[in-house]
Amino acid sequence: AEEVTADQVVGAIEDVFGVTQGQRRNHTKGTCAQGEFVGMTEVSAYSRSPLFSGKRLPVVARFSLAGGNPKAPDTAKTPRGMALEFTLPDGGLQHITMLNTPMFGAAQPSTFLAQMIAMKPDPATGKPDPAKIRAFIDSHPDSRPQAEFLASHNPPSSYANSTYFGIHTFKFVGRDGKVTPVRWRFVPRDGEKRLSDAELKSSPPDFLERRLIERTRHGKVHWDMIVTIGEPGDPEDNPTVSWPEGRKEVRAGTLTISSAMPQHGAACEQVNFDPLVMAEGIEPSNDPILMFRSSAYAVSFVKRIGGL
Ligand code: HEM
Repeated sequence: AEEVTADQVVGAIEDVFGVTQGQRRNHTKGTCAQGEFVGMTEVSAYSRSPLFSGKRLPVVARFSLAGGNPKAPDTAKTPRGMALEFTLPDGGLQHITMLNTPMFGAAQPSTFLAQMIAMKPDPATGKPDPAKIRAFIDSHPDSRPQAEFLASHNPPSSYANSTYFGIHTFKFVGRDGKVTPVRWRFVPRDGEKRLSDAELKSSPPDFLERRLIERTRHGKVHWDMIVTIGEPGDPEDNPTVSWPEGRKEVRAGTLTISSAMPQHGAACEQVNFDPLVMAEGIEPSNDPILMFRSSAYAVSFVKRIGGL
């Protein structure tokens, strides 16, 4: 794969969506939330992370729409995000930053960069050139599984009615040092619900934030953290490829969201949900996208915190 820098990629995102000063360059539209997580002590057999101590851990959360458009319509057939920051018993932090698609649209940062370059609006029309998008898809087969998933699944009717996937492979490290490849997802106890085709046409541009705030006022919202245990040969460094069916799954804990609020001035606003912020007992895989994200988030974070 060609060498791609975080500055290049964040610059290309800005070329597509423009810059909203002081805001995230990607997933710009979003909503803050607060809650807690209780991990299952049984998972300690796989990971010595304090996430699975069984203690109640405070969580700062952010729900979002992919892309750098702060006014993206909530009906857009783009990914939704759920970002979590857990405060561990020793004060350490664990981040988990997920999307509502089982796979990502790039196996290498170069694919993500090529997509942004293809999406850049043509100065003559103010719109992306369909021929460039077509050429990108034809030359980057790794972009197709996620694009096909997004095309064939309507967006959720509420942030509370979506599953969110970790997508990357991570390594659980046990007390004895034993390493287990895992993937995880957070499954909503409210059930999965998607907009109907009619709702897709009739819904206003903004409903996700309001619905989440209203839902938390009616009571706590729960997700089960489900961990899939990898088997030898399962792809560990390619976030565009799902694991085969039939893998062992373990319920690893419960996330509870108890309140939600607009992001301005709330706790999640200033958090950089860098997915490589990890505690003892959970380690990254060699997934080149996972490795790259950390530097891209840092570039975006430094800009927005500096008011740029
Ligand atoms: C080459 C790949 C990727 C690039 C370049 C990228 C870039 C970014 C950037 C620049 C931000 C804003 C960071 C900030 O200012 O705090 C962001 C946010 C986000 N990304 Fe990515 N990303 C990539 C892949 C992924 C993947 C694979 C996932 C999920 C598994 C993901 C999920 C999210 C979420 C949920 C947010 C919003 C976090 C928040 O609420 O603060 N991204 N991404």
